Amino acid sequence: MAQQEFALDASQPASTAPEWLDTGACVLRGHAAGHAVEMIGGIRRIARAAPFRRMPTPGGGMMSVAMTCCGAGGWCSDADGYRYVAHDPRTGQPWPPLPDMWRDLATHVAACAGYAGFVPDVCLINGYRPGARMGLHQDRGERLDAPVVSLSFGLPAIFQWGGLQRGDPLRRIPLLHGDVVVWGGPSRLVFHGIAPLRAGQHPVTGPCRYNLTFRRVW
Ligand SMILES: O=C(O)CCC(=O)C(=O)O
Ligand SMILES: [Fe+2]
Repeated sequence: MAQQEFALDASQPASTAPEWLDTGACVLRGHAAGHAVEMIGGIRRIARAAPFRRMPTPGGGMMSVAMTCCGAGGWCSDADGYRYVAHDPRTGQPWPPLPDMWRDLATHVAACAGYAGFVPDVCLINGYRPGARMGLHQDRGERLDAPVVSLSFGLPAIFQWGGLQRGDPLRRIPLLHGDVVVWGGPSRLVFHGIAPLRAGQHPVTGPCRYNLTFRRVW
């Protein structure tokens, strides 16, 4: 059973207790580190079929983060707004499938955060180069009764964690290679973002950071 395999995987660092950000939201330090090399290989395979791209924003700007997706749908942004679409608009093809191991890991870490039974159908993959950032936003396009599970790999980033109002004070949470953040329940619509990435070199990802967010859209 997949869940048991993760619990028994000796390459996983000793699992740390959740660091609670708010009710329903926590950081699980290093919980994805044991799977990093395999997952980064998976990201490269997915990017061959559905290349990373920077998307226009409805406001007329351009996102600094490059994105691709896998699973039942992908997130797209353009002059008309944001939405999930079943086909990659760049290739006309369905998005690459969500690897079973990724789905099982997301289910496992969600359970560690108190969300038993989470089964994602979509994974958004963000690629950050130095200077790339993600402005303060809420994740709204998916089912709100399921959490968001976020895995970080490569260069460290500062995760900005706010409140349910855009103007609420921000906490700055460092996210390192292998860290996981889960938010749902009363924290599902908390505003969050990523501060501009500082330049560096990471032994596994080189000059970049990857972030994977697992969501339930349908
Ligand atoms: O890169 C991150 O850690 C956060 C990404 C995010 O908030 C998103 O993709 O909606
Ligand atoms: Fe987000």
